[in-house]
Amino acid sequence: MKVGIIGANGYSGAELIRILKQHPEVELSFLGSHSTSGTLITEQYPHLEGISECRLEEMNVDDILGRADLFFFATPSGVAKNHVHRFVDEEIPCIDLSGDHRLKDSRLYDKWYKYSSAPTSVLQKSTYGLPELFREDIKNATLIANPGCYPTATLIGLAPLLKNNLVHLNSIIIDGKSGVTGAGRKASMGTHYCEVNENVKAYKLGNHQHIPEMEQVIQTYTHSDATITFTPHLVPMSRGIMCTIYCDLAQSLSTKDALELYHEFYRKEYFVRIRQENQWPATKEVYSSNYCDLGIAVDERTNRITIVSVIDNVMKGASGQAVQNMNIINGWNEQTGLKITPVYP
Ligand SMILES: NC(=O)C1=CN([C@@H]2O[C@H](COP(=O)(O)OP(=O)(O)OC[C@H]3O[C@@H](n4cnc5c(N)ncnc54)[C@H](OP(=O)(O)O)[C@@H]3O)[C@@H](O)[C@H]2O)C=CC1
Ligand SMILES: CC(=O)N[C@@H](CCC(=O)OP(=O)(O)O)C(=O)O
Repeated sequence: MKVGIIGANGYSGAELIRILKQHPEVELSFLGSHSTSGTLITEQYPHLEGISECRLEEMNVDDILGRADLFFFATPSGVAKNHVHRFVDEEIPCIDLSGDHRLKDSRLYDKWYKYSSAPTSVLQKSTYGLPELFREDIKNATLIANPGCYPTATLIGLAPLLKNNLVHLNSIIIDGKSGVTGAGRKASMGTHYCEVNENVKAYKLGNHQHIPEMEQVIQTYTHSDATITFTPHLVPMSRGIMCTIYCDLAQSLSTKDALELYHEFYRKEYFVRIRQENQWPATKEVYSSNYCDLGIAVDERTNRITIVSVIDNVMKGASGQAVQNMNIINGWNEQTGLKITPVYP
């Protein structure tokens, strides 16, 4: 199958190339870029020398519609929303890695992303691409809204509790930490070396765009409203996200009970791994892989549960999950191209 990547010279675009070059079912037929069109991908990413000889091309929708059977949008929020309707009209599957098609209520997008949203008719056709929670919906989708990186780690961490009504929904607090690739390849004041090295900083307190996304999924999943607290932090590493999630339990539960519940819930999920009691996952343990690793502890003194959830933001948080979605849409084994052992140390 022919696959195109729009935004191929960004970090998640390059990660898609890394995965797809060893995916047996696909061939890369279009790599799109605006600022570097005309150059070879190896001029932007020398590590792809001998692996991909493709040339980056300008994205003109009329010219590229017939160039692939499926397109990934690896572009910043605010881009895909202007183009995806053309692909939807032609029934060409799209997987959007940005936030443009995640929020079903267009007013929420306008408020949190500060742009006008995609057309409502297109939003209605989008499916939230978190396979571990919504696999059946994804099977029949043609437009996938690939989840945000923090929501991926958080929602996989919370799902067993939500499904079993075990937490007070308004008590959920998420402390997120991200490596700097989460902010994309383009340099900025907040992400250059001197700002990030030997430093940890909180950002976007109370106004991060992933707050309504997580609340929307919790609502869909539990049929109850939730108002959550989420504080992201930037930490001095390239890849990795850790979300430490705290919530009040709605009934008494031991750590052993909670671990049994998580093991049962994720019994068939290849990409979710659960640590034993008193062991906590670290970001390096999922580095460059599509795993989400979880550690659970109940504090019986406070009747609160803590979940530690780690992913590689560029893989399970973006491109790996996007390929997982592509596999599901096409009826291929979900792990195709994604059985990658984490790089350690
Ligand atoms: N990095 C991560 O960990 C995660 C990223 N995401 C999402 O994935 C998307 C891509 O992220 P990332 O790869 O990090 O971003 P980068 O900034 O590294 O890359 C962005 C890409 O989009 C292209 N682009 C920018 N503006 C436009 C435009 N107006 N029209 C067409 N192309 C454009 C850029 O090309 P050019 O330079 O040629 O303009 C570049 O190829 C974002 O929406 C991000 O939020 C989601 C989860 C995690
Ligand atoms: C470190 C860092 O800056 N991370 C980004 C995550 C990018 C992302 O996933 O945002 P979208 O919802 O636009 O896809 C952020 O916190 O905004």
